[in-house]
Amino acid sequence: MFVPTLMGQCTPEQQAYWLPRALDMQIIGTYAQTELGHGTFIRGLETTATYDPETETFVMNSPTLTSYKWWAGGLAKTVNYCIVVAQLYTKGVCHGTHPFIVQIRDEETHMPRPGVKVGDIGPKLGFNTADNGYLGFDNYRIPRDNMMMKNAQVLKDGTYVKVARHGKATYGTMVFVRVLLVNEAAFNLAKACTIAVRYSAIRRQCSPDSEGSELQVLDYSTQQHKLFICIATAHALQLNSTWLWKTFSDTLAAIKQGNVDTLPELHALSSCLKALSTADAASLIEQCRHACGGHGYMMSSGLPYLYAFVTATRTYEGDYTILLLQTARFLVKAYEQVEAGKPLTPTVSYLSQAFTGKKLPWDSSPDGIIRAFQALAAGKLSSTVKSLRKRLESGLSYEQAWELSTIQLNGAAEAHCRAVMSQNYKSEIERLTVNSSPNVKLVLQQLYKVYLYYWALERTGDLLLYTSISESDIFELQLRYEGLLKEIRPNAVGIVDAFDLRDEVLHSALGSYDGNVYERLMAEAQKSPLNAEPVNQTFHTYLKPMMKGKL
Ligand SMILES: CCCCCCCCCC/C=C\CCCC(=O)SCCNC(=O)CCNC(=O)[C@H](O)C(C)(C)COP(=O)(O)OP(=O)(O)OC[C@H]1O[C@@H](n2cnc3c(N)ncnc32)[C@H](O)[C@@H]1OP(=O)(O)O
Ligand SMILES: Cc1cc2nc3c(=O)[nH]c(=O)nc-3n(C[C@H](O)[C@H](O)[C@H](O)COP(=O)(O)OP(=O)(O)OC[C@H]3O[C@@H](n4cnc5c(N)ncnc54)[C@H](O)[C@@H]3O)c2cc1C
Repeated sequence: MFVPTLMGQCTPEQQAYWLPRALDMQIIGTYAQTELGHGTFIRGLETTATYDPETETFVMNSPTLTSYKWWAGGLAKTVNYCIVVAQLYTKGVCHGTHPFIVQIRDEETHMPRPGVKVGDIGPKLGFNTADNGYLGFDNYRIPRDNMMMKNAQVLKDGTYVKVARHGKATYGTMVFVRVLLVNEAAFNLAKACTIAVRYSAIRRQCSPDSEGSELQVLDYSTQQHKLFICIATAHALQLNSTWLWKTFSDTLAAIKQGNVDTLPELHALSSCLKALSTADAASLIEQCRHACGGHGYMMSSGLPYLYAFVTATRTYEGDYTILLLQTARFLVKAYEQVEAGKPLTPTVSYLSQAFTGKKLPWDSSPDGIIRAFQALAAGKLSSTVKSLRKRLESGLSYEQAWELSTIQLNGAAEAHCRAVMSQNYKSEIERLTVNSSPNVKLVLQQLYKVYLYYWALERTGDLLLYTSISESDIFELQLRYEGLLKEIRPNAVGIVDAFDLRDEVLHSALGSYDGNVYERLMAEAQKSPLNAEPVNQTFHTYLKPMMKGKL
């Protein structure tokens, strides 16, 4: 986050100075925004940067315990520089949060600079090889030039000048990293399903008839149900990430030309796609662990590490709920635009035909299911707006009515995101397979259908509300889904091999290409320090005295 922020928030002159130093690793930096007391509510941050025109410096302070920076990766012991997000004061006026480049350690001795209090925040669920840190300031001065001045400036005399065309331009790094995290979610889920599918082809358990040999667990329908949605989701996320990256690049190019019109849509999309992709990846990685039984619980399976790493992505760079609520703000505005007969931006254009007041006729083709997901998103949005308005009519303020409606708002944003993801999944497959062999097309289509059927069956309650789907349609869809799993089964190992992840990347006794699961599990077990000696010291210190009644 350090380098992208230098790229996104510095003037060209500042970039010319800081970027080569950062890229050559002459300095090492991190992004310190979150504080002990506030992470989500950026406007509530308490660290202050007060401009002093006499010395042309900013005075950095941490006025309270809760104002201490908390969480930044590498902050505790590794970095010597930080991007610090602080409330900017000049001429006695607070202008809100702004980013500053702050040297926290001496470049030669690595000692913390006087006025800087820095340390490690302690062990976490995962990420324990990263020294996430805390940071406080006591009247610590930095040069005026260290304010990142692309979007706002403080002149030598203390005059504040706003440069950016969009009020949230300083949040740009977060949008960028949210876009990247969709790809990160896809990559880590691909790792988990490679491990679990390969292992399930090796693992044999139970014999359906008393005569026969034990089945590979991958042959069980329930195992296929657990795992094939993981493969399909890894594909869906990867393809959505490609699409989102293009949307991001187009918006960035437009912003460079002075046009910020597409930023709200990008923010709404990057928010919900980050939220859903990280949440789906985390829960499906856990599902991969379930699919590997007891051995999945071993650290040597690689799955606990993957889970701990990915579940954090649901929280950092904007918590799941918070980001969905950002998308919901955009959706409610889109609803109002439909009412006013105004044109809609591309990803919400489906709403213009959606509010007919009638249930969408059910159509079980893939395109029909995507339309059903859109109808479901539109239906949920419409009910949410009704609730919101009813609460407003009862005399509540907009903020109160909004707060009481947030469960429904989250549901609408989730449904919208699922519809967008399904649509992108379809169009990206079509785009990418124009010249592919029929077999490749077939396999990709099968996985795409698994994704659609799986989510349709997960949302039957909503489909009954917003489409004309009947009990027999649901029954038929269930059978088609189960049939599809059997069609995919013969290719399952080949499909995960196609992720092309080397053993060194998977780092798993269960998922290695050679399939020598049991040999590798035993070899990993031998590395336990408890196996270094036949009798452990604890026997002499505790167990023996206890057994002899001397403890
Ligand atoms: C390089 C990465 C590679 C891949 C990764 C590999 C693994 C790497 C490991 C890295 C490990 C950890 C990194 C983690 C880093 C961090 O976590 S840094 C801290 C991140 N913090 C957050 O994300 C905080 C979340 N909070 C927010 O984003 C905002 O505060 C929030 C959106 C919640 C609200 O902001 P407010 O200022 O309060 O704004 P509002 O009043 O709600 O909204 C006003 C309008 O502004 C619009 N808005 C908000 N944000 C943006 C934005 N980013 N862009 C554009 N517009 C935005 C909002 O929609 C409102 O619009 P409206 O009024 O409705 O029109
Ligand atoms: C591994 C890891 C690495 C990180 N790295 C960095 C880093 O490098 N730099 C950095 O600056 N930060 C970093 N963070 C911090 C991270 O960005 C924040 O933890 C995250 O943004 C969530 O904010 P919070 O912790 O304040 O949660 P909170 O906002 O306190 O959330 C707690 C709960 O309250 C709910 N909630 C909060 N506000 C609302 C609301 N308005 N409406 C409804 N519900 C609400 C949330 O949904 C959540 O359920 C990291 C975090 C982790 C876990």
